[in-house]
Amino acid sequence: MPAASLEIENLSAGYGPTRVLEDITITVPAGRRLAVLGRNGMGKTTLLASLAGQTRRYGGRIAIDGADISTAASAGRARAGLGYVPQERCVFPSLTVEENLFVGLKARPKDAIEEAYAMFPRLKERRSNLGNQLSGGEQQMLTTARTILGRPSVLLLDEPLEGLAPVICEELMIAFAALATSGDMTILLVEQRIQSALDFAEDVIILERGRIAWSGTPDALSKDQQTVDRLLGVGGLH
Ligand SMILES: Nc1ncnc2c1ncn2[C@@H]1O[C@H](COP(=O)(O)OP(=O)(O)OP(=O)(O)O)[C@@H](O)[C@H]1O
Repeated sequence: MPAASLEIENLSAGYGPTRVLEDITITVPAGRRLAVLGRNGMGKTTLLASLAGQTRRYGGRIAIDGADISTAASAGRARAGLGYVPQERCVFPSLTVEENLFVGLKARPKDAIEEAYAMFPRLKERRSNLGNQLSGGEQQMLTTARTILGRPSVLLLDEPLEGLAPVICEELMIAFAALATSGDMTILLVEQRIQSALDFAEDVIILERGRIAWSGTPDALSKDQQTVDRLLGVGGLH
């Protein structure tokens, strides 16, 4: 599937009776890279989970390339082209790396896993290792690669760099940049490592208490120390 646009209109969502997101409106054009920033607990994960159909929606509309997926269940959204890599790395511990990748292939031929190995050569070296023998970085690569093998047109990445060593972060960001420049995917990246997110993205939104408090380009945000301090907290760009 080629990259698709993602339209979110007046989305309000949360968990049971708890409203977390209010009135979120964003259009991400096909092939574009959006960073979703904000301090802890501001609703970043809830936004991605809501797009993936894993929260309660109170109102609003979500569409991929104009097709309304607002009422579709998670599986239907995946079929419509949404790929979700959640914050909790999801690796089957008693399957090998290769067997984990086969799960992501669905109906595709087995040799398609070479795409995953091209993206993350480290996984090829570890192809016979069990999931529970992998480092945090390798688990992140495997979770991401499994989602990519489903050929999503819109990819949602939730804090992929969390807890990883700088050298592994760099390896992952290079792989994400290659995906983005392939033109095959629209990418939404939630990240606490603000500088990595700004280096990657073309557009940025900052969430505060479930609402969009700022939107603009990485360059504009880099020059706006007041907004960085106010919405992203002490420490700012790092
Ligand atoms: N399953 C849940 N049930 C009820 N409330 C929840 C649930 N998950 C998250 N929340 C609440 O929703 C709000 C937003 O949380 P969310 O995880 O989306 O924030 P976040 O910006 O991703 O934070 P972090 O950077 O810490 O991951 C928080 O107040 C949180 O307590």
